[in-house]
Amino acid sequence: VVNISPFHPLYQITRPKLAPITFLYEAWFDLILGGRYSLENQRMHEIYGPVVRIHPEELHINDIAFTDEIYSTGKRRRNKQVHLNLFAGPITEAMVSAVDHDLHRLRRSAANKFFSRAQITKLEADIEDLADQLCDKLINIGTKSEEPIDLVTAYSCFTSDIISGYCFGEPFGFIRQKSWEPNFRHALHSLLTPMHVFQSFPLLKAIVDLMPSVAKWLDPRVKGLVEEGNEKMPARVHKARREYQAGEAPERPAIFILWLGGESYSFIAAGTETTAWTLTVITFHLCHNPTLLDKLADELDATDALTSPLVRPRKTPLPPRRHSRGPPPLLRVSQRLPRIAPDEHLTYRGEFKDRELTYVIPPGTPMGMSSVINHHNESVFPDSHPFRPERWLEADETQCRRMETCLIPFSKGSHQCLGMSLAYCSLYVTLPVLALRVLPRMRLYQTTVEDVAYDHDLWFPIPKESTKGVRVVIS
Ligand code: HEM
Repeated sequence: VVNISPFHPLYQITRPKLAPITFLYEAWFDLILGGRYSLENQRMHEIYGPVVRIHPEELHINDIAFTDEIYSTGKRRRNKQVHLNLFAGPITEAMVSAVDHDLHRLRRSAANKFFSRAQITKLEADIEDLADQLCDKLINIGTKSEEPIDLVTAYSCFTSDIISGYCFGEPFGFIRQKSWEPNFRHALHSLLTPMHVFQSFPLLKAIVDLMPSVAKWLDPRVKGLVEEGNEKMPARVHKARREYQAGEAPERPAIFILWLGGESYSFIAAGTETTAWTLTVITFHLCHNPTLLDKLADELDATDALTSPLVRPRKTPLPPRRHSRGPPPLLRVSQRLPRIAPDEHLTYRGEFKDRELTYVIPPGTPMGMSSVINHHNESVFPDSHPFRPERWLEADETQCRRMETCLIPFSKGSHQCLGMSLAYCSLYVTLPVLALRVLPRMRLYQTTVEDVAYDHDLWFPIPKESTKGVRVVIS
């Protein structure tokens, strides 16, 4: 009754009947139906307009003009929402788990300089080297065996090696090892699985803290990750520190030699699956649409693989500050990402069905957007579902600016992805090498567009349950 009484600070805001009364409405879609609240949020926007109260305390917004108000930078403080802070175990000590704006700034300021564009440019040679090793391994394994290769697993070995090499001074060696196992991705998924349970029953997060003591009874893949987070990573950090103190500093200092903390786990988790899935989806579409691959190969040939507008020039692997002429990273975190303005009233002005809307959003209200909704905004990205990187080449400056405002794959503002430049660098360096060396020999194996299409959320966008992955054979 309190939640829908006229005295509730969000009473004036359009709402469906049930969602503002009880958290159970969200739980029905996320916990029972399995990560489907984003789709329900999209349906609500179609009925109720650009600002909707999606549960008792939270608003969801579907108006790109309001993006910078939600995800602001500078002196305007933005907290995260406790309800969707679903991380447990060692990651709770990381910047991504910091709810309070000032605590987040403190944690992030220690890491910022390691992920600046200038710093990431220095990694280009290492990434090129790993990309070549990845291609060699794909061709070797692919041509020697009839077994299809699971592409995300292969790419995740590659991205784990990039980020671990940068964090600890030496890569985990997942690419150098003979097969694609062991790796991080299966275990990461197993740990994400209880996410919607934690969303509804946050006290259960304590179970993850018990995991080290019950590790020996766990699924071996989860056990591996638990051991990694609680034993091996701290050990690597200590080793790096010892070597540094003994004067055995490598040429380019690794992050955790200079800066120690609970972040290592979150960096590996954040840097592995995200870029790997983006590479997988691009690869899928290039194999699925050979005309596109031919076009890309022609451009790479014509420019000596250095200046294709579809993939960034390898000599300058990072995009310009406005990435107006390259394909954007695809949807990789589909979960809505709410922010709270703790000290400001925000005024929303918009319209819906010829009606002017003005809402004053009180301080302390969680309000968020979802990339799964933004990136399929048909007024900004007409015919948004097909993979058409050309839309960025065909658009004029005004349209490009509109598309960029709507894009939130890395989120925006003070909590924007720390590894954005590293992700871009990895993609721009790796795609031309793959497109020239491996993709002409690669064929999809029992894989259709449904295997890469968004079906539901598990923090990341997950395809339909029955998928066997994106599988390829290489001749
Ligand atoms: C295509 C690749 C990637 C995508 C789409 C992506 C997306 C995102 C998004 C949406 C967030 C915001 C999460 C939130 O608000 O809670 C985020 C945060 C973060 N990402 Fe990425 N990411 C990518 C690659 C990477 C890589 C390679 C790293 C390597 C270190 C990384 C490290 C981080 C970290 C540390 C944060 C937390 C930042 C903070 O809380 O201030 N990400 N990422």
